[in-house]
Amino acid sequence: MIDAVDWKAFRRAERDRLLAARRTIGAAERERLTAVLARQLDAAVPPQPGRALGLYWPIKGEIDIRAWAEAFAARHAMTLALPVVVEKAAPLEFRAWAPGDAMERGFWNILVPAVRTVVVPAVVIAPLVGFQAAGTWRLGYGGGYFDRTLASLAPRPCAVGLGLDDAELATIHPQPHDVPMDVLVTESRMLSAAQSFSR
Ligand SMILES: Nc1nc2c(c(=O)[nH]1)N(C=O)[C@@H](CNc1ccc(C(=O)N[C@@H](CCC(=O)O)C(=O)O)cc1)CN2
Ligand SMILES: Nc1ncnc2c1ncn2[C@@H]1O[C@H](COP(=O)(O)OP(=O)(O)OP(=O)(O)O)[C@@H](O)[C@H]1O
Repeated sequence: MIDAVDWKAFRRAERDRLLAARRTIGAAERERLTAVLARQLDAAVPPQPGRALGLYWPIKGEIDIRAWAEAFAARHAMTLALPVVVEKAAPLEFRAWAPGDAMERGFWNILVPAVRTVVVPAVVIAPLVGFQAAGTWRLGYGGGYFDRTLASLAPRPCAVGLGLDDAELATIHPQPHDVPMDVLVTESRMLSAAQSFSR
């Protein structure tokens, strides 16, 4: 049994390693990955007409899915929303967002919609720093924000974790507070929570 200090130290070390590896991806490869992941998302994300799709404003070398999200939302009559840290160690708030909306800097300098129109998205794309296939577990930046958000939103959005093949870990040492993703998407795989144990 791994103790509390161990899983935190393990995740800190793995985050550093995975974020460093992600930073080395060149522009051409990033463009290729962005296109492949857009096709994967088209197949994996359940359309919810009339509802909001949660995306993210890319930071720290995350794949930029804004163009994909705009096209997907337009095609399926969905609106878009971005996550906002309103308070440290609290759930995220999702604010309605459309391309061109006024933005402001939030925590960690992340750009967020300046106008506070709070929505509950039907589907949320959660960027992964790392993942564990069996259990569809997500490793993020270590704030616990998506875990808290998924635990608190009603109805609970469908959570789609988006990451790269190279970000796979044999285990993230899942903890009681971790909330599994409903679907995990990488450039070569699509795992749903129900299937992930069989792979
Ligand atoms: N693009 C994007 N936006 C997002 C998220 C995300 O994963 N990606 N989030 C998903 O949750 C939330 C932001 N979560 C974050 C959590 C921690 C850190 C971070 O760098 N923390 C530093 C400093 C900690 C501190 O100041 O105490 C660190 O951990 O070293 C950044 C963002 C909301 N917006
Ligand atoms: N629902 C919750 N209630 C209270 N604390 C929580 C909750 N979810 C997570 N935490 C705390 O948040 C901290 C970070 O958790 P973890 O390492 O799982 O973050 P993460 O999922 O990688 O981060 P993020 O979602 O912000 O990218 C942990 O110390 C954990 O105890």
